[in-house]
Amino acid sequence: MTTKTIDERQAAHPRDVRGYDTETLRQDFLIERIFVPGEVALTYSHYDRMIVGGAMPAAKPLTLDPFPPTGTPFFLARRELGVINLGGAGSVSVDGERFELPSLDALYVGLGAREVSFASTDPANPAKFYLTSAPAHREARHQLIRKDDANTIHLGSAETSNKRTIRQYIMPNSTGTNQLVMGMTALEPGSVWNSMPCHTHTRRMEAYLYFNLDQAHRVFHFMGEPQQTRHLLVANEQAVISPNWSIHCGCGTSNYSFVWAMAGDNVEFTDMDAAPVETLR
Ligand SMILES: O=C(O)C(=O)C[C@H](O)C(=O)CO
Ligand SMILES: [Zn+2]
Repeated sequence: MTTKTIDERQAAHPRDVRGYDTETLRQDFLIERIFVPGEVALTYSHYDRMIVGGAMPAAKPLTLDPFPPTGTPFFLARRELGVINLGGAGSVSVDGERFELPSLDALYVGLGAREVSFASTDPANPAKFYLTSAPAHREARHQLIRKDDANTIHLGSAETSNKRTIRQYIMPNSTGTNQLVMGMTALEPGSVWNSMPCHTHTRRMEAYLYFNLDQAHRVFHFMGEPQQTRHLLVANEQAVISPNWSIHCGCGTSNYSFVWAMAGDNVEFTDMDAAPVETLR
């Protein structure tokens, strides 16, 4: 068994969150350890039952074991999985089919896959597989999505410090996804604001995993209701659970990248409720 439950996170009412202090906010919404050498480390969130975690294999492959919070005989019995490799080259095997995953390529694994394992090509430069999983009801074929094949969108400008490139990997028009929508955003040097102007989307929760951030730097991740904003100080390779009712955007002390993933009632990336800057408090 290589899967280790790190945590289970209950959902909170936004009215209660208004009164949270820094530590309580961090306990509920920040995941500090995603990549644990030699482990599959998972956090189960009750927001849309999204599972967020990492697999960081060393010399031996790691398996995605049955996960007690799901109460199912195997992990993907009633779920789908998104994988993006943020480390050195690696491979993912799904029921005997092997998918090579160089850095920044992605894999969608459909409902029903029984045996999933993760391997690093070179244990000295281990793969870091970032994992997100949502409940699913319909089978879909497993699919590799190369970084260069992801739908790419250029947004923002240097003048507003938010020049960035969005890559949409797991999307309803490119995979058989049920709920999961997943991609990556990279900020240009000198740009520090992500997802600004910001938004909510009460139809879907979202999770962020920040990476490519130097150890001496941090991202101020903004959350909360649009008129009750709060923030989390986030370090490299830490993740944030963003509730359906919360804004989600960030400002770094340098540029950085992040993986976003969503699950909920729809899979429309553009279905957002804008929260204009001048209305935020
Ligand atoms: O930089 C951005 O803008 C984003 O990456 C937006 C997020 O993906 C998002 O919040 C999608 O709902
Ligand atoms: Zn969003």
